[in-house]
Amino acid sequence: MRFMLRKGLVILRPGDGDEAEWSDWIAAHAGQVFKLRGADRGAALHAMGNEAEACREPLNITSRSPGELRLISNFAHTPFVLDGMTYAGIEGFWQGLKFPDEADRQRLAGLYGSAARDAGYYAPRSEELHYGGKRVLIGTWDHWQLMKRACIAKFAQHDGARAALHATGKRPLVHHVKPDSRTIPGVIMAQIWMAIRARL
Ligand SMILES: Nc1nc(O)c(N)c(N[C@@H]2O[C@H](COP(=O)(O)O)[C@@H](O)[C@H]2O)n1
Repeated sequence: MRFMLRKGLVILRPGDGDEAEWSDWIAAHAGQVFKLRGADRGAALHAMGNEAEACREPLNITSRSPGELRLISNFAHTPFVLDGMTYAGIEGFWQGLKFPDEADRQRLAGLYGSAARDAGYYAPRSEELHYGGKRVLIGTWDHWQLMKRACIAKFAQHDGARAALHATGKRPLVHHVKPDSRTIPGVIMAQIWMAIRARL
């Protein structure tokens, strides 16, 4: 094995007869980030894992997230039961809260994704809602706790969604959608997912 040092660069090359070891090592460490440890008498480059994980690159969770990540999003079809009601997904629960009548909440419970969000547009305008016999002001911490309870139920009951959340490791999650919600801003939504992930 040969190496050269340049400013901001360590160049490695296989030596004669090292080709097999070289290609194995390169394949095993493709895309990884290394940390330099050591000083005058020698140094080592330690693998810190793949770049996205090691650099804690944020993951944006929305209905357009790629692959299994989409299962984390509120728009996903991830059936769960909360307080005796079966929901097709989080969005049906969240938008259903905007309706005072039980029949409407039941109807929205059967919807998920953009169909659920669109159904919410027809809810009467109000500064408050009632759930479980309690009055909740819209857009407050109490309102967000309802979202958190629903998400806890979802991730406890839906194996795919839980696996997808767990697979995000320690990467920061964000929820950047335009326009941001006034009732549950993306930063609050992302905190809910990360708090649930921390307990998996
Ligand atoms: N998962 C997901 N993907 C998108 O692309 C979205 N725009 C949203 N938005 C969701 O909408 C809900 C908030 O709605 P209101 O502002 O209360 O009408 C909340 O579930 C967001 O995550 N979600």
